[in-house]
Amino acid sequence: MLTREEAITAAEAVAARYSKDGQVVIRDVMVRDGQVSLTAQGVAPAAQTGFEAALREAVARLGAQSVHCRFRAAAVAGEGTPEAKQGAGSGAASGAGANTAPVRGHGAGLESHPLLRDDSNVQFIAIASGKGGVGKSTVTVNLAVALARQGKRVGIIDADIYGFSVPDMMGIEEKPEVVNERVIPIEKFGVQVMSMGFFVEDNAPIVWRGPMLGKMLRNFFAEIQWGDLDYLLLDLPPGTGDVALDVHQLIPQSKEIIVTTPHATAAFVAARAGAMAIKTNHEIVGIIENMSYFESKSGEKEYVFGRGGGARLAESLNAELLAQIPLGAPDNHPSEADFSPSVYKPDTEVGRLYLEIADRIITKCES
Ligand SMILES: Nc1ncnc2c1ncn2[C@@H]1O[C@H](COP(=O)(O)OP(=O)(O)OP(=O)(O)O)[C@@H](O)[C@H]1O
Repeated sequence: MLTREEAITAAEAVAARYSKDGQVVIRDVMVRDGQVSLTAQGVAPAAQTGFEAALREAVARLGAQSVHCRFRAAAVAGEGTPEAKQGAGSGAASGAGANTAPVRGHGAGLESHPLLRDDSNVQFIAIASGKGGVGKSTVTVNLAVALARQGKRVGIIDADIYGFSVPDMMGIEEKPEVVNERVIPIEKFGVQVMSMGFFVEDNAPIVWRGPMLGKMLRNFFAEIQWGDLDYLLLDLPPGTGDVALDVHQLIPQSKEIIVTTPHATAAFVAARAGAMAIKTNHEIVGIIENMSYFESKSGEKEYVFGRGGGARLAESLNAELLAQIPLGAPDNHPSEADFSPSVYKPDTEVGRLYLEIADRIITKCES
């Protein structure tokens, strides 16, 4: 099985061939299930195709099945130093320089997109988790709706492209329209929604290759006719994979919320997603502990999945525990107008909790 160290050695050997005086730097190397993902900094645009081919050949010889290479501009002050190089594989981005260098690779050319350019006032918040199934999508959807209920203009990018569930959770059945070759997001509960799920027939499974992932995120900006937005929430896939790195490359200013359950193991795994946010310089707005307890009709709380995971995670990441959401599905019925399986009504206990979280986020992001 290919190790990260072997991938780094192979990639650095290729970098050396393309480097006159050490200007090509390899970083953010990740290896998972035979798939390699990395960032190459300082490869001249004309040489990128050849570089990628050489890299693919080098890691294939070691048994890698695919390689996803992001290109970034040459190192600016402080980057590309031996210390920065040691960050290869750790996802380390080096401070402000990482945010100001022009975006390359899948993000190239999007710097002037109205949502992404420097003078855009849109607040980007990526919702991340260590494990799947902890309620990340449920939290994304309800937070977006709560922000809209507080008067904000909100969008969701369902970037959980392996397990997109946002349209289903919000009860969206229609497909988006295309006007002048641009896709119009579906609006529900005052939230503009875009998801890969809109483009899949009959819920067919999708097999993505690394290079397609980055393009996907790019297309969520380049091909979509977003309306005016104050907040754009991104529902990330669980874990710390390619999409999280692509978000960093495309939206370095993005903030993050980490979702966990109270179980110690879930919180431990979630800490990795938190560490990734810190390494990529994404401010952690806070932690949301989901499925925290079950409240019986008599008002007694049962801590079904244990206690304290969210608080411990918040402490270890030096972040705020924004809320503890109890177990229980919304009491919505398919016969209701505007039915959705997962959006809590504003006058329910959990609906109110989400409104409070939205208030907290508005204060944190706008003050
Ligand atoms: N507080 C809760 N109480 C009860 N069920 C919940 C709660 N939060 C989420 N769920 C349910 O748990 C399941 C997983 O939730 P969700 O899809 O939001 O998780 P996820 O972390 O986004 O998962 P994945 O990463 O696999 O997409 C769903 O069936 C959802 O309805």
